[in-house]
Amino acid sequence: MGTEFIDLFDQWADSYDATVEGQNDEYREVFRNYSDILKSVADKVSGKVIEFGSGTGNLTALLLARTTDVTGVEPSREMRRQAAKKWPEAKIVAGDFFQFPDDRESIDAFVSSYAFHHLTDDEKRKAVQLYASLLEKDGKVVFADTMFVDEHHHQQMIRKAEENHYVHLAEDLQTEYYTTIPKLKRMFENEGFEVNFSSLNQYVWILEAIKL
Ligand SMILES: C[S@@+](CC[C@H](N)C(=O)[O-])C[C@H]1O[C@@H](n2cnc3c(N)ncnc32)[C@H](O)[C@@H]1O
Repeated sequence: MGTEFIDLFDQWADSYDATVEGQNDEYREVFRNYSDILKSVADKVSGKVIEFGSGTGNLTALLLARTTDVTGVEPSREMRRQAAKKWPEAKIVAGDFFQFPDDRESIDAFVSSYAFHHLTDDEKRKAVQLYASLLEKDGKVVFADTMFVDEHHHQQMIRKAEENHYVHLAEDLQTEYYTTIPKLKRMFENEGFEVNFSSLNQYVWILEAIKL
């Protein structure tokens, strides 16, 4: 479920780190404060952590500096290969937001950066239900991703990308499953989480949900 973008990431894996470093004009704002964004996610969790869409392992490495029990879950073989080259000590397995190692030990947190928008809103809702069923009280979900204040804001950002002739970004904003903060808030609250959002650049927010 939600793995229709894998070919794209297999092709992007080699140059992905150059993009997050701001070398691609179109995506410069999306990745502004990238290191601080990942650090904010890592700082919010401890214990046994599952990271979805770990990509080239940049968040994985920050998590490993805080806790030894981190499993990266990544569907793209090329992304896993890049991550293994950079961080041979990291445990990164094939899987996705729904298929991940569940060894029955309690999980303290699910995290991800720049990845949850690969699920449709229906899939997001199902994923939140799954995490709610696996977390104990005070367990966390911490996701950094592009999200919009409302649908009008989403449309405004598409128009802005088009005006700047950012063809790829404009297409990306229209074809991937970016959602709004009120929808995400409802998804998490309906499953018994308290949820807060903080803005890190014009696109990316951190969602921090705590199981009540
Ligand atoms: C934009 S990259 C982000 C990589 C890394 N988390 C970061 O912050 O740099 C998105 C990642 O999500 C992965 N991905 C795509 N669909 C996914 C899915 N359904 N489940 C888990 N990961 C997925 C991609 O393969 C890719 O590695």
